[in-house]
Amino acid sequence: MVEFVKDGATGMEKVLLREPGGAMAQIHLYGGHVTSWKNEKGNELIFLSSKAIFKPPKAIRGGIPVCFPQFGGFGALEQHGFARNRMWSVDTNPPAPPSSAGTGPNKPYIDLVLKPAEEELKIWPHNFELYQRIMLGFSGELSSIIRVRNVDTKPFTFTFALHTYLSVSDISEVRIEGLETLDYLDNLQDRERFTEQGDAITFDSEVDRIYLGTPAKIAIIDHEKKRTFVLKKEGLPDAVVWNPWEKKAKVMVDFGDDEYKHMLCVEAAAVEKAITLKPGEEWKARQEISAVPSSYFSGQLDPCKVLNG
Ligand SMILES: O=P(O)(O)OC[C@H]1O[C@@H](O)[C@H](O)[C@@H](O)[C@@H]1O
Repeated sequence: MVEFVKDGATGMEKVLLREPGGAMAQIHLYGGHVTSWKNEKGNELIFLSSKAIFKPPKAIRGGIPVCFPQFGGFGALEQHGFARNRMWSVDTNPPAPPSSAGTGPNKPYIDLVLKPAEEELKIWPHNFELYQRIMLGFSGELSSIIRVRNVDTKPFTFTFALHTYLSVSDISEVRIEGLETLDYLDNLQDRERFTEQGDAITFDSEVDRIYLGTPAKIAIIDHEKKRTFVLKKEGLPDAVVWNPWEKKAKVMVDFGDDEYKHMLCVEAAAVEKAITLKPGEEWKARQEISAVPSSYFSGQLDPCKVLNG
């Protein structure tokens, strides 16, 4: 159910979680990074670029990178912080999981931890502990439970995101529900603030937005696949929506020219209001993604079923 393997091609250490119903997840210790998530039929649900580079200091392109202690390029650190390009450890003695963690005998999970070494303390001089429990549920749903602890003598402040790359059939056939009418910061316009006007979000060009104060549940509907991803989150008020589209795809060395058609990043995040922890304090967050068949009503998707079901 939980297997430790070495990747033949890259030599990197991976953990495989297998749920009795057939769902599986693959996690690289490099980045504490989910790199595959398959449903019970063996269909891949997560996008991983065919050009992903599995070599430090590059973060793996695709999967679920962990952005910590800085989201994006707004701050003194490298883009998206350093957690995504550090080697995490398997945590054999994790802190007691939050009661909502919902572990059970048939729910495979792995506990990972990242603690700073000298190299990290040089660039971010704060003693932290970053814990991640990655778990598969009975219906193949994928959860990440995050904890950050301040084990320093001074407060520190950070931003955070789970940078999930979803696999989609064709980006122009996808829409997001749950973000309508919300304010967002547009990364393509110096983070200027706008209000979303449309009914649901669809895609026909590059998008890079930080939606603010988002609901606990967001639906990503793939019309062609008749599949809906339901992303549930706690402690992560913002949601970043990103697709590089054609032009930017061409300049990314670790991304195929046409791959933008088959991915969409929806990133549960805490960006607008940074989190400050005093010594001894802990911050918790959680994300759960499930993939369910889309339900149709009079030829339309029934958002009530998706968002309230
Ligand atoms: O290329 P990176 O560092 O993985 O970042 C990818 C994208 O990540 C998104 O979260 C950002 O909003 C984008 O601005 C960025 O381009």
